Amino acid sequence: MATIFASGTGAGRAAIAVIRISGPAVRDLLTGLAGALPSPRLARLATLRDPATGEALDQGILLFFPGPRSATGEDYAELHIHGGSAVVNRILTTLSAFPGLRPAEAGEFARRGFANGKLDLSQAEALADLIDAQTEAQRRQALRVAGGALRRQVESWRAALIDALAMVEAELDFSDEADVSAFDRAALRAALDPIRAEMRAALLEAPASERLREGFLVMIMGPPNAGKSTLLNALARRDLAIVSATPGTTRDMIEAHLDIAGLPVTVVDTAGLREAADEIERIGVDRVLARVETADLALWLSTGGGTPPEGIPPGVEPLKVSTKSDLRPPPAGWLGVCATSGMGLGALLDAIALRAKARLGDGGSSLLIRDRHRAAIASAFSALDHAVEDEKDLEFAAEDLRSAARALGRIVGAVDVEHVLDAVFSRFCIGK
Ligand SMILES: Nc1nc2c(ncn2[C@@H]2O[C@H](COP(=O)(O)OP(=O)(O)OP(=O)(O)O)[C@@H](O)[C@H]2O)c(=O)[nH]1
Ligand SMILES: [K+]
Ligand SMILES: [Mg+2]
Repeated sequence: MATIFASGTGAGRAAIAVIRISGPAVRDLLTGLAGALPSPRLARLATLRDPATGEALDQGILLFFPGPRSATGEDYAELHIHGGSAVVNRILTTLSAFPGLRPAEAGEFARRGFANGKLDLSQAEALADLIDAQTEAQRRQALRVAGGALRRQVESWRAALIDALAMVEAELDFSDEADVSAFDRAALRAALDPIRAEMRAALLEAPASERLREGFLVMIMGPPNAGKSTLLNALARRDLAIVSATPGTTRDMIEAHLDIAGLPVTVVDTAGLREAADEIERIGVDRVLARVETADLALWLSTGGGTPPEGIPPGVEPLKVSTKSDLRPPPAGWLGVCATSGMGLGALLDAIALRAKARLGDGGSSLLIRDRHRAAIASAFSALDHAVEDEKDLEFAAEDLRSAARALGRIVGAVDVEHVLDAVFSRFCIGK
């Protein structure tokens, strides 16, 4: 087994960088770099030297975690060194030259931790989310699952299923053919009902948790010159989109990723909806109409109201926004904004936050954060539905229970997962 190393901190100028090292050569390496092996789990200040030449490379803090009590389950070390690129590069070069060491691949530390039982697959996925988290709610959700919320839930469901399976198998073993109907199906149903209720609740919440990872999608729509691009720029507080008095200015969709009340919100400026004047504009309009199908909310912009929200699909909530309220007051039922002065923007942000909160939740009770999780629970749930059917042959009920348990095993990475593992861990950055 190779000993792997990588910088765990981002590239570029920084006060410190943390180099992570894991594998059987860690002890020899630390001794070579610092002259002696540091005491386990105690920070030690040391001059790091090139083991080949004795040349001083940097002064830093060493941490040594003997396996299996480490992040990877192997002997593991961290070098906290100065973060300048020359320092980091020289240390990495020195590590490369050390016998038994090679640079880590993306996600390789986490993968070794998984292989050694330090975390399950759902926790690894949530760790990747935690690193990607941009908002409070995303952080909360990722931390919850990384902390093992889904792992514990799945383990408790599996344990209950295995108990139920034992009950069915005992019946199969000890009853003769004629007596099978005496088996108490009510007992099996009673054992499975609470699990099915919990799974149903988790499945209902899953779309919100998945959406929280992706963000709440808001489309800014309306006729040309309604002030859509001006509003996007005001919300993003940056000059993202071109604004001009010419109708049909915007053709491509322009996105801003915002944090609104701790929730991830993607706001998209779009081409004004009208009978397109040319082919490019028509393509722009077609794209808007396609994308809005997946949106959560459409801001329908119009100056002074009037135009009915056409082109907004039934599943997408429209919010009527009357623009340029410095020129014309909003009609009843419209939210008035003036993007050039900022008037009404607070109320608009509140209205978006309210809807985003309702759609995404706050991450505090999330369990199924990937479609992979939802698919596995859905398949376990339907297997349990079959298992409790009346007149079900007991042999088949037992097979349903086993298939439900296997589906649960896929979530934590206990069964047939090689390709899932590759997909999950390769999405990590190097050094995780
Ligand atoms: N007075 C006033 N003018 C505004 C306001 N918002 C936008 N405008 C002006 O309205 C014109 C059109 O603004 P845009 O933001 O380009 O409108 P749009 O809806 O993106 O237009 P298209 O991309 O062409 O569909 C520009 O001249 C803006 O300066 C506002 O709140 N008050
Ligand atoms: K315009
Ligand atoms: Mg525009």
